[in-house]
Amino acid sequence: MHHAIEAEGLVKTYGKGARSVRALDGVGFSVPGGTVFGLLGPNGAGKSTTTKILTTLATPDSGTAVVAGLDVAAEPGRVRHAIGYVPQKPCFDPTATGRENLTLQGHVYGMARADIRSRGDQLLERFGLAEAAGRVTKTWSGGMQRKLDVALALMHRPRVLFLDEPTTGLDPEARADMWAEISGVTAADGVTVLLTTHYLEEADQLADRLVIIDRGRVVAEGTPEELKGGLHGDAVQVELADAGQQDAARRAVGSVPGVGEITVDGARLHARVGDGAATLPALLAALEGSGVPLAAVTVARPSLDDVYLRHAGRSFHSADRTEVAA
Ligand SMILES: Nc1ncnc2c1ncn2[C@@H]1O[C@H](COP(=O)(O)OP(=O)(O)OP(=O)(O)O)[C@@H](O)[C@H]1O
Repeated sequence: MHHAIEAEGLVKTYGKGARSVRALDGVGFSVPGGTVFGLLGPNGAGKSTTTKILTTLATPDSGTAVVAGLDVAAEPGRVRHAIGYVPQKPCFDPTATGRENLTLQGHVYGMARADIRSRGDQLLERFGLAEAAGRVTKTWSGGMQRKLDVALALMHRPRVLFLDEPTTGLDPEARADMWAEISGVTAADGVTVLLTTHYLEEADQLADRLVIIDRGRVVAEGTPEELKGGLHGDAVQVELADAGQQDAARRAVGSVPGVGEITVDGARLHARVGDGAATLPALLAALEGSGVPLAAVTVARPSLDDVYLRHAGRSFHSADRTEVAA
């Protein structure tokens, strides 16, 4: 199959000596053309660094990357023409109208005047921004502004579109709207989309395939269904009333037949069971028998959070908190 992106062995270290940070430690993956590919990981995992290398904004210490058939190190100029990039921070001019922003973008890419007009109209229409096109963009809603960022990145008809956390900061309604637009991009133009996100649900909804990145390494790769399907049975999560009881809780849960893959993360204990509903009474009895007070117990079908937990050894949300606290 033709691959729109091929990354291999990417290593990137920021800084020198004792204070250096190894942001990427051998990241590699292939993205089939015309698909949405997710880079999923908690804050600080290395998603933005990977995106910066693939969009020629950073150079790796080692490793190779080919985007739209072009080597990013050898042909950065041609790569930049073949891609569109929506960074985390907005990139439109807030003092200009939507139409003016698109026109300027067209000029930056050397497009012909008539093409700028028709492509601008097409994108404004597609993203539901036509009515607001004549208004200064600082008066637009957050969701509209984000859509404009995507429209700007698509203006010159790139073959690969990079979206760095496209829905961070949007309310649920605007996020759902943006998800629909992103799905539409691959369908309408055959554009390949590489999306970074730290929302598990977003990767699950949008990505045809994804890699989970943790601490600069790819820890899992596949379709969301494959990744979840690799986990058998149900996920049980026990919230302890007292985090000091984790050893007793682990022993009690471990004594119940059919319970495996027990991990404890602060006051949360995670385990896998073949049949959650059937095992729950024995599990609760074992915990009660050991005198471990509980705050809550939940049983759920496997999620990408469980996939992450299996491969990274900690829950996705606790990894996010660790990075924020660091
Ligand atoms: N310019 C820089 N100088 C020093 N360290 C950096 C720099 N950029 C990133 N890092 C570090 O490299 C690691 C990976 O960062 P990166 O921004 O790629 O992660 P991320 O997964 O995109 O996170 P986020 O979701 O917060 O954007 C982090 O530990 C970060 O602090």
